[in-house]
Amino acid sequence: MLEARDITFGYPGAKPLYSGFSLQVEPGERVALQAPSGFGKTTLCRVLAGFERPQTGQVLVDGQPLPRRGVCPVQLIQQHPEQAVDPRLRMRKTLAEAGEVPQQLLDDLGIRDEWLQRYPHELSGGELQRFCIARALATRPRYLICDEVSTMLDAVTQAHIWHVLLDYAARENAGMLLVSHTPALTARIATREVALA
Ligand SMILES: Nc1ncnc2c1ncn2[C@@H]1O[C@H](COP(=O)(O)OP(=O)(O)OP(=O)(O)O)[C@@H](O)[C@H]1O
Repeated sequence: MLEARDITFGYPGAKPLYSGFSLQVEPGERVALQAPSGFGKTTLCRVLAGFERPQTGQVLVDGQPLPRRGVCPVQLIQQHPEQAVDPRLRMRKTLAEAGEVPQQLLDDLGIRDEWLQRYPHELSGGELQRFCIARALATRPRYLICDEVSTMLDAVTQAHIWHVLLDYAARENAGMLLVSHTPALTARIATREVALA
């Protein structure tokens, strides 16, 4: 189980976004996180994936804190893929951050061979997001945090990406926390909804 236990987090100089917030995600669950804009959904996603440290409380997987080094069992896929990659690296190297990436995964995501030689700015947002998803899934995470992963994409790309993510979660019995501003998408995907505020 992925657990946020009694989390308090505030950015320096600002009042806490939440104090003593707790959340649990079981394997195979798909939990939608709901809150108005600016209430800290993206921040919580970053806390859950170990990108930010809470001032109090803990993020636990099966009762254990997230590992300080090595592969994190909780992988975050962000809204803006260009912020998640090193602009100086060709995509082949960015993918290699996950170790060996199965060709089948690249095929499933529709990643073309010729894209591997490109830099992030030479790809569309949808193409770049596919790489970020490939990199995340190649580490075989137990939990996926999907923060508005398809907001900027056209309907066909959106459907394609969600198909791959849901297929992975079903196959691996992975848990998922998702943030989406599209109620129809949330209704189709989430097995449960949780209010942040
Ligand atoms: N790095 C940062 N430093 C300081 N303040 C930040 C930082 N990132 C976000 N904030 C502030 O923290 C608050 C929560 O931001 P966050 O992006 O987590 O909200 P959100 O619920 O995901 O919003 P939205 O639905 O609009 O995407 C906002 O007021 C934002 O301005």
